[in-house]
Amino acid sequence: MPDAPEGDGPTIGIVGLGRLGSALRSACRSDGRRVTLTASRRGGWSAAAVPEVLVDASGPEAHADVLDYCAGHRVPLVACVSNLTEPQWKALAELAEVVPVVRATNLSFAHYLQVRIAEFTAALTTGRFETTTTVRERHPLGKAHRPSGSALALADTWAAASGRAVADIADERAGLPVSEHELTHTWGGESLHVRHHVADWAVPARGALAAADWARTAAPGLVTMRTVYDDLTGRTTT
Ligand SMILES: NC(=O)C1=CN([C@@H]2O[C@H](COP(=O)(O)OP(=O)(O)OC[C@H]3O[C@@H](n4cnc5c(N)ncnc54)[C@H](O)[C@@H]3O)[C@@H](O)[C@H]2O)C=CC1
Ligand SMILES: O=C(O)C1=N[C@H](C(=O)O)C[C@H](O)C1
Repeated sequence: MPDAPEGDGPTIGIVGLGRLGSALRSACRSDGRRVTLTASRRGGWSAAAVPEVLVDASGPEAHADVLDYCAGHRVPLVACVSNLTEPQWKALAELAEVVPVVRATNLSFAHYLQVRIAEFTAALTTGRFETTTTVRERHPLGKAHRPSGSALALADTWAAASGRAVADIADERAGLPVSEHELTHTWGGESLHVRHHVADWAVPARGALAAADWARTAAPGLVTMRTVYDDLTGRTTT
């Protein structure tokens, strides 16, 4: 059932009460934020009131219901599910014509920094300094898909910034929550590792709340977490 304590910030709806959705609900509780809607596979949809922002932390199966709800109630969406199909990504872009949509490939601030560092590295490693670059991701056993959405996004970032594809994407399933993503740049006798490790589900949960705050006052349109963190850090670089 939804919780409804008093608090600041937009009221939140959470679709999917697994690892991310539960961590988000805990973060809302500790911040005194009102969760006015929850949806789970077993419990269905349950709403005390229409939330000001909906966070989708479920799976591709819920996508059509999520889009219908946001379009029908004009509710902004923070879309966290990372393994949608191409038609589903397209439908998300269509929803963004009527409400704000944050496509959150990775919610954490250090992922934003890792992407920016990759772009900086690509700009400097040209000519005789050209690198061989690889991506490695690690998640615990039980993650629904591989490679992770973040690993694919890092590979895309590198290709766009350097003009060269990454040489490999390694996906490992082992160890503790939550995630590791590493870019390795290799020259003749040296290599540079840029590794991002998230050790607590509270990290993406806090990122989802930052995205929800951003989306509440935004105009319709599709943005990524880059726009959210650019705004929060006072940058306008995209
Ligand atoms: N953007 C980011 O930074 C992050 C994104 N994720 C992504 O979020 C998604 C969820 O991740 P986890 O919480 O680890 O997965 P999980 O498997 O622990 O939780 C997903 C939940 O969604 C529920 N669900 C599935 N279909 C549903 C439906 N039709 N209606 C309502 N609930 C439904 C499942 O029962 C499950 O409880 C994944 O795609 C993951 O990659 C996860 C962590 C961070
Ligand atoms: O399932 C996860 O855990 C995560 N999923 C996202 C992804 O696929 O990139 C973000 C982060 O890696 C955690």
